Formats: sequence, C-alpha cells, structure tokens
Amino acid sequence: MDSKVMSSPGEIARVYKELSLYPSLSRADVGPVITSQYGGKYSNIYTEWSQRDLERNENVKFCRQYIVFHDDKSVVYSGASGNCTEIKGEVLSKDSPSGDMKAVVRESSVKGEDKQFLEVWSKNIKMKSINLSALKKHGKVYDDAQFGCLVWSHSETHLLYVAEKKRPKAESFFQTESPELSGVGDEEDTIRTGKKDTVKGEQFVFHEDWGEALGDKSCPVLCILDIEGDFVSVLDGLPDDISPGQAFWAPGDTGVVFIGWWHEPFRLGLKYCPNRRSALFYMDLTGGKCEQLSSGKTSVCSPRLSPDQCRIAYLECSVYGPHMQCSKLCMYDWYTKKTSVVVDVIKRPGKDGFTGIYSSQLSPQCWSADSQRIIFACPQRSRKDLLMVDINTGSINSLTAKSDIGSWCLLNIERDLMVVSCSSPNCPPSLWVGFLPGIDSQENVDWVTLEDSEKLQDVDWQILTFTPPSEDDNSQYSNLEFDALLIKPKEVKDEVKLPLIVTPHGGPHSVIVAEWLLSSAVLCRMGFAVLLVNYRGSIGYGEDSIYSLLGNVGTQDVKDVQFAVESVLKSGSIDEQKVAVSGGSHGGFLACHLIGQYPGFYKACVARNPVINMASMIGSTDIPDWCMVEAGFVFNTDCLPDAAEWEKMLNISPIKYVSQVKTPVLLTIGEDDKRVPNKQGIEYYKALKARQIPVRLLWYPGNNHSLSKVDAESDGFMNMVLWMIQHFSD
Ligand SMILES: CSCC[C@H](NC=O)C(=O)N[C@@H](CO)C(=O)O
Repeated sequence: MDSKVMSSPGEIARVYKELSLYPSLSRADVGPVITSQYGGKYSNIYTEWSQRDLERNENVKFCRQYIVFHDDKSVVYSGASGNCTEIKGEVLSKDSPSGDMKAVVRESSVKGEDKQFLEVWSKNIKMKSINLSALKKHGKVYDDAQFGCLVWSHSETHLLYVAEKKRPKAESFFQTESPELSGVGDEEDTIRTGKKDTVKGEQFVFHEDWGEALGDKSCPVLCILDIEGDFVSVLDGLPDDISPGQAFWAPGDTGVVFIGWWHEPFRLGLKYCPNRRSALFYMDLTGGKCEQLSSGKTSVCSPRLSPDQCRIAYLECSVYGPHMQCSKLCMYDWYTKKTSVVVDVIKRPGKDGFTGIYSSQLSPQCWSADSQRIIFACPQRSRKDLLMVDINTGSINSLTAKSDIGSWCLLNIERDLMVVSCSSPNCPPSLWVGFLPGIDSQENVDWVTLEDSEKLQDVDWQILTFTPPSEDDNSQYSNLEFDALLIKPKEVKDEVKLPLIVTPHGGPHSVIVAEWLLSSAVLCRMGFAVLLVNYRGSIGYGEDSIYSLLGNVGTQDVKDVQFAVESVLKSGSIDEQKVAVSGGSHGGFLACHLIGQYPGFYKACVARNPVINMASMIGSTDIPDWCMVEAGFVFNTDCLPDAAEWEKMLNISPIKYVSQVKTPVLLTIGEDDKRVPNKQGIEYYKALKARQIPVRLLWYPGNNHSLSKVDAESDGFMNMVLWMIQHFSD
C-alpha cells in the first residue's frame, strides 16, 4: 500500500516553519567563580544561539545566560537568568579573563555609512568606543572562524585581533585634484598622488582572496589595541609570504602566537580545507623577532594554551592530499621548545573503537584545569562523541560513547566545567553542563540540563552498517565497512511502503553524524524515509577509508551508495517506485552519477551546486588541488595536468554519463559560488536539455556554495520536495 505523503505546499511550509523554530548553539563562555554572601559558589554561563527567522529572511543571533551553583566538582543548582536577547551589530565580543570587562567589535551606521568600533565595557559603563574605521590603521576586522579572534592579554591591558590590511585608495589616472592637494615635483604622480594613501593606476588590480566564503579576506594583519593609551598598532615583522590568524597572547604577554598560512605562489581556498601549508609562529614583542615554532612542512590549526601556560596543543595534518584528513594532536612545550605527538593518525580503528581525530577546530578552551588532559568533540563513525586525551599517556576515553544521543559538541570548558550541546535526528539541540571527573576517577560525567528540547516522538532513526560485496572491495584498502543513517516516520503500518530520499554527503571527505537535521526532520514529518550514506571515503572511520577513495570517485562512492539503497529496499518497507536522490557539491556529483549509472532507478534528482565535470572545473574552482587529488594524482602548484590526467578527470565525472540519464533533474545554483562555479550546473543543464530530459534550474543571487541564506535554503527545500512529489507520480 502507498503511503500518503504530505503534498500541499501550504502544509509543507507550515511544518518547515514549525521545525525551523528550533535554534542551535554557537558559543558558550563560563564566567569566573563568584562566592555568594552565604558561601555558595556560582558561575555565569553566557550562551549564543542562532535561529532562522523566515519572516525577516535572516539568521538571527541571540544570547541567554544561566547561573550554575557548584562545589567545583558537581553542579548543585542551575537555571536560566533572564530571557533571551537578540544580538545586533556585534561582530565579535569577549569578556576579560577576570570577568570584569568586556570587549566588543561593533558595526554601526553613522550618517548612512557603515563603521566599525572597538568598545570596552566595565560594569555598566561603556569605557571606550574607538572608531576603528576613522583610525584608518587597517581594513575590516575579521570575524570568521578561519583567521578571526578577539583576545584579551593576560594583564587585561591590551586586545589582539585580526583585520584586513589597509589598502591605499585607488583612483583613476584622470581624477582631477584640487591644487592644494596635488603633490610637488609631480614626476612620480602616475604612481602616487599628492593625496596621502591614494594611488593611481591600481584601480583595477586583481587581489587574490582566500576562496569560498572568504572572498573578502585577502591580506590579514595582527592588530593590538593598547587600552590605556587608546592606541591601535598593526604588527610588522611577520614573514611577507604568510597570512596570520587564530592568534593569542604568549605566556607572560611577551608576544603573540598565531598560525600563518603560506600564500605563495597563490592562495588556495581554505574553507573545509585544513590541508593548507601553515605553521605556528611566535612574534616576540619585546625583541621584535618572529620565530617559527612548527616545521612548516605540514598544516596546523587550532592552537590552545594550557591553563598553566606551559604547553600549546594544536592539530596537524599533511599538506594537499585529501582536503579533510585524520589529524594528529600535537603539543609544543613553551619552555623546552620541544614538540611531541600526543595522538597519532589512526589508519584502521583498533579494538578500543577510537577511529582518529577528524576535527579542524578545538573549542575555545579545551584543557582540563590540571593541564593534563584535552577534551574535544569528534566524529566517530556516524556519531559525534566527546573524547578526553591524557597528554602524558596519549590514552583516549570517550565521555559519551555509551549515551543514546547521536551527537555531542563541546562549546567550552573552564575549570573543568564543560558546556556542551547535544542533539539527535529526532531531538533538536539542548544545552548541558557537567564537571570533568578527576584524572584517576572512574566516574561518569553527571550531566545537568540547562536548556532542554523536546524529542519528536514521530521520528525514528538508526545507524546501518554495510560491508561492500567482495567484487567492490578495494584491493589496496581491503575490508572497509561504511554506515548509513536511516531516518523514518515512527509509526508506519506494516502494509505501508514509504517513499525514500537518498542523500550522500559532500566532501567527499566529510560525514553525516546523527544530529538534528532540519530537512530530514521535515521530510520525515511529511511521510518520507531519508537515507544519509557515509560511503567509504567519509571521515570518522580511520585514514584508510579516506585514502581508499582517492582515484576512485565516481565508482567506489557511487557503488557504496547504491549498495546501501538496494540493501534498504530489501527490507520491504520502501516503495521502489518512489526513490529520489539529492545531494550538494560532491553529494551532487554522486546524485548525478547515480542517475547516469542506474538509469531510471531514481524517479527524481535534486543537486545543489554539483561537481559535473572535474576537467572543466579545475581552472575555475578555488581548490584546483581537489580535482587532481580526488582523481588520484599529486597536486603541484606549478604543474598543469597532462592529457592523461585531464582525460581521467573527465571520465570520472557525471557529465560522462549524461546520455544515459532518464531522471528529471532540479539544479539549485548559487550565483557567487567560488568552490563549484555556477557554470558547472549550467553545463549539466544544457546537456540534459539537449537530450530532452526534464530539467529545472534555480538561480540564487547573493548565495555561495552552501546556499544557506534563509530564503535560498527554504526555497530550495520547498522546490526539492515538490519536484520529487511531482515526478513520483509521472
Ligand atoms: C571543488 S568542489 C569539492 C566538493 C566540496 N568539497 C570541499 O569543499 C564539497 O563537497 N563540499 C561539501 C562540504 O564538504 C558541501 O556540502 O558543500
């Protein structure tokens, strides 16, 4: 018997609207310990959340604070203090270590012009409001996770942040000047005009940027505000060929430590690509010397200073190769200047079940109070767990493996008080706190809820594990398993068969963990089953799995997805005539491959910014190395692909199978995508149209690769389901 899927656009939009109300957590800060007049100790927890506002077409950011009474080992009482407040205009903010002050970088419009201010608050007074735009020391302050930071010195007298380097104003050769401004002895006027900071002839010079979602980031500089002296300085003395970011104050405030990414011979996209050559640096502010602390042959990120200020922990992986890899956890000893590897790459998970580190960002604080352990959240197969590493032994313990929650995120840890958010496909994000047990303790964490969320009783999920059939085993990387997440409506009558939406993730070295996913929850409410496949090559399964896919994209990943789908169909609960496929980026590459390699199997296909032709994309994407590496070759900045390499890139691309496609295709394209340029979608659109295959292309101006602006995301979702429903009844 056919299931009844919700099909009225009004009703679908109502469900989407209802479920999009659940906010997600983006940040938590733990305040200092305060002793009340009755002797009780408490700390304030500041949290930031984000939520889609469909009416305003914005992702709104709001904060809520909580109070946690504790005895340094366990939570005695906790509760929210006050209601939520929307945050507007704040670019960055940070409380001082003592909690006495707060720094804010704010964007505000003055007489119709956008300006940036750096504010320092103390108690209920805004002590300083420095107009950074008027100072003209640098360009816009960076607020991204890649480079950006706002850090108080330990002494609370200085603030450190990253901004775009000041660029002289460029003007036309024919700009007329008032005589009092023009220079004297104007022989050199073609280069520099008499007006300070204005240059002629540079108006149309191309400036490289850091690629997808970092299009306004080109030359970052480190900036310091001397709070007392009201003085902003831009640090010089850094190597010319690196771009700095992720900075913090060195022990004793003697200088700053930061990551520098090499930008020569040219910049390569950084988003989702922690495999860029980079190193840890120390800029000594007492002697003005810049020292490189890591080898410079690898890629490093997320440096974190221990509470005793003796060590810096950071993540490291190799340069180029797969864009997401299994990382090492490394340690730099500030005093001995020695580097050690605390957790190495895991090629194959062992008996303890630990699959390796697959995070490219540690939480703002990640150390235990005794400076002996590091805590981080990390995908482990199809779940995200909280892991604790003992830095002396390298032993790893999962703090959450036994829980039935799908996914945990460490927002912060301070004096062993952990603030986490967790969710599952049927449970929106909730907020919890818990104390880390002592180093020798066998106790489990006693988690306390600060903000609960209600489970969707009508949605069910499970993780399925697959062993590829022997003919599809990878001889170089044999016996690898993979998983898929199956999310379904809960109460389905025995005789009812569900329509299925198959969704392989992008990357391909990425993973879908069992967390709250708005679109899957809405689809389930509508009456669909959703299959999210973590094919071989996904992260979270050991490094061998990642490497097994290099050179095999378009075959191994395609076969894994098809195998998972056919296995699920064998259960008999799915309507074989109502199977659709959707995916974004490399997931779109797979969706288009599947409809080409299994003609007619899928009744509808929806692809967001899909990779269609790797050979035509290599010259225009921000990450050309991706095309070479995924095709099984080595990338070199000064080498063009040879004819055989170009041929292979074409042969393994979905465009190669376009003549076999029978499935109607909906393409959703971001006009400003730097990763998979929109011409890829157009190339497929034309090829399908020429073959009279139903195709529709939705074009989203002002959107990049993720199509994540509120209207693009919601419109894309509505069009996706309506496209599927329409073609299920063809
Ligand atoms: C040159 S495009 C490569 C595909 C892309 N990989 C990395 O950025 C991709 O699939 N992206 C995923 C996220 O990893 C996406 O969903 O956009």
